[in-house]
Amino acid sequence: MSFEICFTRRYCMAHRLFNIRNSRCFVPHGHNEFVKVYLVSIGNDTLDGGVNMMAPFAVLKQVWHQWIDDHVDHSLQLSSQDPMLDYFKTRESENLAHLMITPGDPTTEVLAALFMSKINALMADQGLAVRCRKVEIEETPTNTVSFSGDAKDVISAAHYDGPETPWWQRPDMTINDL
Ligand SMILES: Nc1nc2c(c(=O)[nH]1)N=C([C@H](O)[C@H](O)COP(=O)(O)OP(=O)(O)OP(=O)(O)O)CN2
Repeated sequence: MSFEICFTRRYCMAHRLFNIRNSRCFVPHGHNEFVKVYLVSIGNDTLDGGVNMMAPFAVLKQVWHQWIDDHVDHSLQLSSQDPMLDYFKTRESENLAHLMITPGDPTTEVLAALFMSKINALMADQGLAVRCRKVEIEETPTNTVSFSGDAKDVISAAHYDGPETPWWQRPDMTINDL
């Protein structure tokens, strides 16, 4: 017996899959994606007969939606190995904050794991007695990826040149470590 709360948010993004040459996904392109997060209580699930809530929806989703709306929305997602990064560093440094830098290609799989790590860092930092059980990303109307579990088990940061605590583990608004 337990409750689960699901929030959905839409954002616009662009990416390219740099390690898949000879593919149309190598060409920078964009999607309007939907992310769903499934939250469960890590405390007592019993309703108190008064307010009867895990916490108000507005409280549970406020910081998460702030990150999605103000930082993920209209971001350009690039692998940390992508040479396009050099262009932005040398020619458009004012836009670096809009680049989401991923360890390896910015596939929907890695995005789901990174989002799982970020939302759980944000929830813990706010002292909310919930954790995210599943992240689901609809990349296109015909492709959806979901992730459950510990993001650390699936993310390989072998070629990611960043700090010990990368952006996806920090309870802040960042989307890169540039
Ligand atoms: N395992 C993954 N494969 C692919 C990913 C991904 O994130 N994980 N991403 C892409 C591309 O981003 C691509 O834009 C979407 O691919 P595709 O399914 O080919 O796109 P369509 O919308 O045209 O698909 P239809 O179902 O044929 O309309 C590729 N692969």
